[in-house]
Amino acid sequence: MPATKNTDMPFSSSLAPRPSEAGEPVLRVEGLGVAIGPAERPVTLVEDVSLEIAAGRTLCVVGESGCGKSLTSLAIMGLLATPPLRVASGRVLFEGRDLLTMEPRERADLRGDRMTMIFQEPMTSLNPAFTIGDQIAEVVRRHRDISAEAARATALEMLRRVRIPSPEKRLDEYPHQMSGGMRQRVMIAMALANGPRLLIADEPTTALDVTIQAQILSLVRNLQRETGTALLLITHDLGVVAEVADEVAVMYAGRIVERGPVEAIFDDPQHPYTIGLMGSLPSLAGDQERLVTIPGSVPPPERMPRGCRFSPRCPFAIAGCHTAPPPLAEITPGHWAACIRAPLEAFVGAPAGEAA
Ligand SMILES: Nc1ncnc2c1ncn2[C@@H]1O[C@H](COP(=O)(O)OP(=O)(O)OP(=O)(O)O)[C@@H](O)[C@H]1O
Repeated sequence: MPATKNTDMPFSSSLAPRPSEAGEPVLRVEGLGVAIGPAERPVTLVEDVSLEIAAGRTLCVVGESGCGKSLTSLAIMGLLATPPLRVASGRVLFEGRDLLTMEPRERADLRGDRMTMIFQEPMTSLNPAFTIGDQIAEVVRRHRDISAEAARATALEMLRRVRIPSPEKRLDEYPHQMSGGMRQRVMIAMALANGPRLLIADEPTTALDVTIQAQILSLVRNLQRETGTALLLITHDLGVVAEVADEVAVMYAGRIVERGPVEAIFDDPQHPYTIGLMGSLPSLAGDQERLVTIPGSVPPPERMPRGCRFSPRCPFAIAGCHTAPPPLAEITPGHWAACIRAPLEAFVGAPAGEAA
């Protein structure tokens, strides 16, 4: 239980949009690193990740399986399975305060209240032994000093907000009595019940069929816009990204390789990996060649190349790409790419090594 409970009424009053505090992004991550193994011989799984999300905005983190999306989000939430995983470097500023140096108890109080997370499989977060109504009410009462009756009223209001049919009846049902899509709606209801400033959603719709996916995403998006919550959405689905993102961060082998507004990432990708992900890698001869997959595979964390991690798979790699990791450089305002050959227009059509 928190030392001091919030006395705000939940949902109905706390969901009103709040102004962003002094223009600070809700979340700012600086140089985050996650490692495993002994301190003298660590294996780095996530390296130098920096990102930020403002109130009411959606940042999609995208990349192939194993690129570090989940570890990044778990590190932000303070939910890394420790040991053996640990945050090795960086700062995670939530509303301007560093979560990594905060008292663990204070950070735990923020979770489920000011910052919340939803996962792909709701049954990992829902307790099969309690009714839906009791579980939502419990989340509210853990953080707010209100009566059981008021918490139940909030639970009912939340079920309505996430468009669960017959919400009065559903309040007294157990998770196993619901479909996967309905359970995911319940998870969203729990995650938003206290009016969080930050919601992290890790592949929240991957396990659902396509029609339900679209409904859930539009529900999250609408609620998030309405409440001014910052949303960090992890996905490998570029269709989802195009639909909901304001900004996009592309991860490859534990690092962010490109970051920027969604239009820039789709219309003018600047990292060869992003271009490959988009399925339209310009061939060295200059013609547009549709690629279904990027040749080669992601290097294992213990055998990362010394230079750019994508260089062994990159058709544009030159000698300099193999010597040191390229820093993220701003190509156009707000659009960053970690490629020494960017901007790519300069050499598309030219053989590797002949670009300006
Ligand atoms: N508990 C762990 N112990 C050791 N290595 C781990 C652990 N969790 C993740 N990793 C490794 O860290 C790297 C990043 O994993 P992560 O789960 O963050 O990737 P991801 O991009 O979220 O993948 P997916 O889309 O499949 O969930 C991978 O190489 C993975 O094998």
